[in-house]
Amino acid sequence: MKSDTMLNPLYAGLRYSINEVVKGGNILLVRKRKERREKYLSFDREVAYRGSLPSDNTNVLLTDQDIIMKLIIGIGGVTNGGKTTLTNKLMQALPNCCVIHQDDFFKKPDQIEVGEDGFRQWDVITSLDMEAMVNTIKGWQENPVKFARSHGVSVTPKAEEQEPDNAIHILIVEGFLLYNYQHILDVYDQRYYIAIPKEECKRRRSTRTYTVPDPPGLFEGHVWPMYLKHRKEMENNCNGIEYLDGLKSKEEIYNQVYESIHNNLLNRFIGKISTQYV
Ligand SMILES: Nc1ncnc2c1ncn2[C@@H]1O[C@H](COP(=O)(O)OP(=O)(O)OP(=O)(O)O)[C@@H](O)[C@H]1O
Ligand SMILES: NC(=O)c1ccc[n+]([C@@H]2O[C@H](CO)[C@@H](O)[C@H]2O)c1
Repeated sequence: MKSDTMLNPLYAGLRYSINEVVKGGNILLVRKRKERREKYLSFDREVAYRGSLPSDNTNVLLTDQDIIMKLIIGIGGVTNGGKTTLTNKLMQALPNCCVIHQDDFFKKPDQIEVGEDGFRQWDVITSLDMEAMVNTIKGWQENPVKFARSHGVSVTPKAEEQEPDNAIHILIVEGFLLYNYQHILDVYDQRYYIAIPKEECKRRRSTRTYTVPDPPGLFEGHVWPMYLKHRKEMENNCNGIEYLDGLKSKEEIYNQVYESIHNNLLNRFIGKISTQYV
């Protein structure tokens, strides 16, 4: 096997004609020659196949059972950093991609504590029903296909099971306090964090209306101080975060993350193979 060989897990589910086979243990590396649609750009049409070797060197059908990967991506960051914008773009590009928004787990306004400063304390972890959020993530982990269907995400229909989209299931978890909840730090395969400076954050936030609108002074008195506190905690307790500059254009941020997800998938996949390729 060439060391620079590219493996694309997104291409499982296709029927591959073999023109190069490398055998090792029960691993077969298959290179597909024929061009297919360019949905996932810039990767060689190569996949790895785990299973019994075919008797002839003509066709191998890769199925979900051969290669199934689940990937959980965290898109964290400061309020109005651009998390939802990025998430929506990724959702359109990634196969079988579901999303969980942390904001959907805010407790009801009358359950949000009022602090000594007189503000409702929205920007703390106890304002969220994190247990419910964790259970929702677990629901996806147990059965991503069922989860996708029940959340209105289209999964490749039975008739098209030979399409690549079946091979991989991706969950994006998006929110402002993702990496401050110890119980689920490990759940993320990739952790992104978007940050923007205070003045830009204040400007963007002033254009927004939440279900409960910000009272005067909330940003300076509560939102920003809590952001600084949580960010420090996160930096002390959570490793492996990829920081994103939220001042870059939407397109630039998207391209950076998309590429990074793809690279991660490739590395994980190659890792999986090489551990068995002895
Ligand atoms: N890269 C960017 N450059 C300039 N403006 C952006 C960028 N990304 C997002 N915005 C704008 O900033 C605002 C907030 O974006 P978005 O809703 O995606 O942020 P968010 O992090 O999900 O916010 P929150 O979680 O606080 O609701 C929107 O008006 C959006 O159009
Ligand atoms: N979504 C809501 O119900 C809500 C209500 C009040 C305030 N917020 C703000 O949302 C941000 C996270 O996205 C936090 O900064 C909250 O202040 C949300």
